[in-house]
Amino acid sequence: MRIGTRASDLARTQAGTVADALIAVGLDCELVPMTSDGDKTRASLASLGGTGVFAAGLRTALLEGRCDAVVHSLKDLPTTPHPGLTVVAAPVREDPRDALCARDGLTLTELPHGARIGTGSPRRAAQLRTRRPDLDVVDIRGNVGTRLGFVTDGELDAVVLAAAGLHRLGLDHVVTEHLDLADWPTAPGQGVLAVEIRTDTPPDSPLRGALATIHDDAAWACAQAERSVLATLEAGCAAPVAAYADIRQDGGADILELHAVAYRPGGGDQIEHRASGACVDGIDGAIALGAEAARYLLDAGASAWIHD
Ligand SMILES: NCc1[nH]cc(CCC(=O)O)c1CC(=O)O
Repeated sequence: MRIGTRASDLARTQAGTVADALIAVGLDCELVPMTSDGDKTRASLASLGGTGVFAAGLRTALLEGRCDAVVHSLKDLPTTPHPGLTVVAAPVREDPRDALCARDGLTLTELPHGARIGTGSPRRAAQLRTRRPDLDVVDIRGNVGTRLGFVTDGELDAVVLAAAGLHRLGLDHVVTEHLDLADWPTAPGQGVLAVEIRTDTPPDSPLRGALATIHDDAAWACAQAERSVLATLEAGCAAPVAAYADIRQDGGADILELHAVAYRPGGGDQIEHRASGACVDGIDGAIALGAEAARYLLDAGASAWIHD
């Protein structure tokens, strides 16, 4: 089996983890790196919109039979299903938090007035402008190494990145603060990998069988609730929206707790909603919870921040 991946270090590492897990359950597979338009362009993430620019090239390769499965970061994957393709597996979730990587070991509160902090994400920019309106938020692009380079070469005082990506790359030591999910929720699907295959892959194929064994129901249910927020908002991965779900045990029952927040892009205001429900009915319940949270955000006036 050929596992397609974007060519960046992070994408290859992530796809490598999935390939290793599949090999461990007896599947014969190899990685096939491909270049996506999202990796080639230097345009800002906000200007690209939530169009799935990172996923598009991989999906074409999959549909054309140049590979048999592709590995995505779920947070970069549009919520609209792609004709002919199915997302079938999500391994156990990696750390979903955002991580501050600052010079001199500084935390967000310790950064001096006017410090320059880089992010390409409208959500992170809005969160930063709310928490520290005095900071200079700089729009940056590039892979993890490039972004960290802005701090080491002194051009920026800090950047905010996903802890998951840093951890997968063995870069935990560059993190100067893990931002607490309770007041810094992250992107829908952050830290979750998704494996996509062609829908016509036979149900009894070794590929589907191996993928079923590496699937994590909890990661999947949480990610579905979070992505349902985005889908109901009709927002893309570049919207200033956070959604984080977790599963809590309550007397033998699994309770899914969802926190969804829409941010005013310039900072200073946010609308949030917390919803929880038993997930006995599997992902349908999770999806309903996400839709409920999104409708709350829309009723409270979040639309103007998301769709402008
Ligand atoms: N948009 C880029 C992207 N897509 C997935 C990750 C990290 C891994 C993950 O969130 O699962 C990153 C980098 C980042 O946000 O720092």
